[in-house]
Amino acid sequence: MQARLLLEDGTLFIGKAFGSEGESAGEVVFNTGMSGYQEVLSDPSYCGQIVTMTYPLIGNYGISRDDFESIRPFIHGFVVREHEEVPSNWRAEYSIDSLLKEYGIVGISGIDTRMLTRIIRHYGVMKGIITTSNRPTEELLEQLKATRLITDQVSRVSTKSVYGCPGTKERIVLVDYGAKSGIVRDLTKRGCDVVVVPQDATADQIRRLSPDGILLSNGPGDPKDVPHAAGMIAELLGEIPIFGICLGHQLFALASGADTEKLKFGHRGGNHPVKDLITGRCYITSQNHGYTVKEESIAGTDLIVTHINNNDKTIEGLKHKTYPAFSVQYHPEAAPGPFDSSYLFDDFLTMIHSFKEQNPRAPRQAEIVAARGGASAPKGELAYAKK
Ligand SMILES: NC(=O)CC[C@H](N)C(=O)O
Repeated sequence: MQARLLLEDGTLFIGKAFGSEGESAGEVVFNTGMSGYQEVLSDPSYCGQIVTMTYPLIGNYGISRDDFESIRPFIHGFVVREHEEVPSNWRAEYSIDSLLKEYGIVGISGIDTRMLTRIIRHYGVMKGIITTSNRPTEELLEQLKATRLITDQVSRVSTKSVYGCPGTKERIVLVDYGAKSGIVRDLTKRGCDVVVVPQDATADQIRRLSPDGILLSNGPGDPKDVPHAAGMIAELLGEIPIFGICLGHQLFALASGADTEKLKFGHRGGNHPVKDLITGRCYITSQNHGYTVKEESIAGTDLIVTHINNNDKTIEGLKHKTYPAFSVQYHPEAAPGPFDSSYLFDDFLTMIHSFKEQNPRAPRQAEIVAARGGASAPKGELAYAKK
C-alpha cells in the first residue's frame, strides 16, 4: 500500500505504508542513532512527533520485551528508508510492523530520508502529515497548515497515580514528565527506593513521601507548556537534593530564573559530544531534545553552566551555586546510546549523602512539615536553606 509524507512547506514524499493505516500529523524530527529504534519508538519524549531515522535499515533485529522505554509508544509517526519485516535476532519477539499496528502508529518506508533530513537541517523542524488515504495533496496541505500541534503531551504521557519501585537505600521521588524506564533502571540498580509521582505533584505531596532526593524526568514538548512545574521545583530547591534530566533540566533552569528557547532542529541520537567544563573531558552522549536553556539567561541567576555541546556550544549541564541541585540536557541512562554518563546517578547519590551529613534533620522533612500543619519548612533552617 502507498503512503505519503507531506511537509508543511509542500514537499511531498511518496513511499510504502507500514504499521497502521490512517493519517497522523506531528512535528517532523530526525534521529541519527544507528541502532536503538525500539527505544526511540517507546521514548515518551517523542509524543506528538513524527520521527525519521537517518540510519537506512530499520527493523532488522525486531522488537524485544526488554527494550521498551515506556509502557507504549507515543510517537505520531515513523519514517524509514528501508523497513525489514523479518527480524533476525534471538531476542526478537515480533516485528516493528506488528508493534506499530498494535498501537495505531502510521509508518512510511522507501523514501529518501537523507533528503528529508537535509530539508529539516536547512529549514528547521516543521509540521508534517503521513497518510495512507487517497485524498488530494492540496487538501492535505491546507489541513496541515491549519493543524495546531498538541501542547499537552506531558499530561498525556505521565502516570496518573503514584507507584513505587521498592528498594532499600535512598528514597528518590521521580517526577514523571514522561520518564524513560532507563532512569528507573539506573536508580533501582543502585538500590534506590523509587517512588514515581505524576507530573502535577505538588511540593507538599512530594514532601510527604520523605524523599532523600528528587529526580525530574525527561519528557515531551516545550518546557513552558508545564508551567506548574517551576513553582514546585522552586519551592523544594534547597530543601531536598534535585537532579534534572532533559525536560527536567529545562524545568530546573526555568524554576531558577533562566529561560529556554527552541533549537532549529534539535539533538537526537546517540553520538552527541558534550564537554564537562570543570574537568575539560568530553563525553559522547545520548540525546533527544528540541529545546535548550538560553545562554544569555544564565547571568543574574544562581546557576553555573557545567557542560556544553561541542557541536553547537549550547548548554548541556547546569548546577546551582548554593543548593544541592544539578541537571543535564542529555540522557545519562542512555537507552539507546553510550553509558559514559551513568556516573551522574552516582554523583546524585553522593550529593544526597553529603547533604544529609550537613543536614541531619533533612530526611525528616515530612515530620517537620506535618508538625507545622503542612506549611513548608521555615527558611534558614537548613544549611542549604533558601534565601
Ligand atoms: N527528552 C526530553 O526530555 C526532551 C525535552 C524537551 N521536550 C525538548 O524537546 O527539548
